[in-house]
Amino acid sequence: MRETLRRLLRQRKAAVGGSILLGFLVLALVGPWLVMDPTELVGQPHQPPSRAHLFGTTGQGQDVLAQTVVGARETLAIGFAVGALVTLVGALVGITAGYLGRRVDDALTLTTNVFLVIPGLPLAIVLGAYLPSGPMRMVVVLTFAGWAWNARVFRAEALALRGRDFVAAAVVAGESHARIITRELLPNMASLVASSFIGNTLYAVGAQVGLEFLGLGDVGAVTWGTNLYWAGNDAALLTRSWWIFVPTGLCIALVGFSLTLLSSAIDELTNPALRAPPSAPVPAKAVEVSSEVPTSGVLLSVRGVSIEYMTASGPSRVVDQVSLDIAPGEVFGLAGESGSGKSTLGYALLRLLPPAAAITQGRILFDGMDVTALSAEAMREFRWSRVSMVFQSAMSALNPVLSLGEQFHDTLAAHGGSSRAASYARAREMLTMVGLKPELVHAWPHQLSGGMRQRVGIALALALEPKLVVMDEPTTALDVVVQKELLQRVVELKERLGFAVLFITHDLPLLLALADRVGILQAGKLVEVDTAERLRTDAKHPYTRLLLSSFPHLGASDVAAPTLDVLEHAALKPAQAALTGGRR
Ligand SMILES: Nc1ncnc2c1ncn2[C@@H]1O[C@H](COP(=O)(O)OP(=O)(O)OP(=O)(O)O)[C@@H](O)[C@H]1O
Repeated sequence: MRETLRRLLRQRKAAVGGSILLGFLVLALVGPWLVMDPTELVGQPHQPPSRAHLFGTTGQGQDVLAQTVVGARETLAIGFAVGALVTLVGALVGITAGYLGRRVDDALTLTTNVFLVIPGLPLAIVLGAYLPSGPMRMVVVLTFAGWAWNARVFRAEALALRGRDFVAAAVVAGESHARIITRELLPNMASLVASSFIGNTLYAVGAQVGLEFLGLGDVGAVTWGTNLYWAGNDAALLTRSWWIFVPTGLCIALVGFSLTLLSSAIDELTNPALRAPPSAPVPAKAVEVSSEVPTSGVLLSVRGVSIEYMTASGPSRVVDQVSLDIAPGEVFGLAGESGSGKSTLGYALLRLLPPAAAITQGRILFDGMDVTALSAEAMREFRWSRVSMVFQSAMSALNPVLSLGEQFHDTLAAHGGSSRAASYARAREMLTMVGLKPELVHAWPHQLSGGMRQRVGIALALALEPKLVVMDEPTTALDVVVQKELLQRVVELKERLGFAVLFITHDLPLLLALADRVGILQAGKLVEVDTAERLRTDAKHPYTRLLLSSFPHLGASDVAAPTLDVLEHAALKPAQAALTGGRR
């Protein structure tokens, strides 16, 4: 917590926003004792700024400086009180609904939705008419009109957290619902609570000023909203007495600005991906590659590609002058330990690198086409129809709110506007091809097992008949039996459809069984490329030998050729080793 606060203070946005807000809080606390009575008639009406009245006088002759300073107290007090209450009520209702689900969720969600469809302003006016005048009326009215949105947000977050293992562990440990909500869920929503509080305070200040400006507040009180109300009533605009409303207007704008900065700083602090990289790496300059580029028999040619991430401590090269070729129909395996740059290279082939990264050197040629030089539109057309990808996480690669058929339709429609009926027919065909029932076209991702989802991922990747499929650890999250079935299916489909595969994994034995050729990536450098056959028996580079020796179950004689039997062998060996305690 202390570290989070320290990091927040170090953030420029938080520092500026926090300083402005702190300044206003100090002003609201001590200011009223330092200025004259804001209601007293101390000068002529409509007097411009002078030495006696630094901000001039109002249309009735009161001191504008005193009104601005004193107005800060009630405005900010109501703003923070409503911000806290709206956050509290929204969080309690939303988390309870999301966590308990079923009837409680139905009832609370219905109530929330009813509040959401009632327009806020008429609700506030009606409520205001029945409640006794004073600051509490504004607090009650604004809390009543504003909690529902917040409940929505917290419910969504609770639904996402409810399925996580630590909540299941708390349930198994026998913790009560109240304790799970307050001890397990709420602390995990700390950043949401903080940013909601700031956002709600901003809403409260704005709504309060708006209502008071319309005369719906307590016009006898001195607040920023009533200052503007009286400025309007006293014809400040008509008489061009700008000094009556500009100071209050500026204060409201500055408080809004500071709260927005703080909210944005909290977002960036809790989600580092939102932070802008120090500056984007310089993209690749044109390099002469023609002499190196093989002219025939090559589908993909990666020539001297380097990729850098821009980090706070400067550029970090994670792929270093890699060159490799993949032939049509070939299975090329890319192996290397975690962090060696395999995925980064795979994503670069589809130009899917994050903004902080860039190809700083080299060229990627596909079927003679320079992928690094394609326009954004050409790249959109190129992806999936020429090179597609099967992603690592079977669980999150599919859109949870679209049925499988719709996901196929989205992909097919984006490349040539296939009709829904044609897309669904193609989806059925592809699902059958990967060994799933065609009726699953109407299923949702959550109704499938991990292995089934990954099969759908493969079916989607093949839907447009690409010539190359990048498979980034597609079997990592699956058990060995499912893994084996899936890889067998990939090999069968490859034989049938003739696409090439770039298979990325850290599981070298698996690659040796599956791939025609294998490249070994060590700290971003391709240290060895050879046929799986030769690597199995005659690896040259010490790092390759180290990788091989780190899989004790794979001896040179274990595997003879990359057949389906061998695949089964490679996939099932770790399970056997685990069952027998590693004994052979
Ligand atoms: N956004 C980023 N900013 C800075 N460095 C990054 C970023 N993303 C990845 N990296 C670094 O790039 C390097 C390569 O990462 P990459 O994900 O390509 O490795 P990998 O070999 O695919 O690993 P794994 O098998 O664990 O997925 C790592 O050292 C990683 O820390």
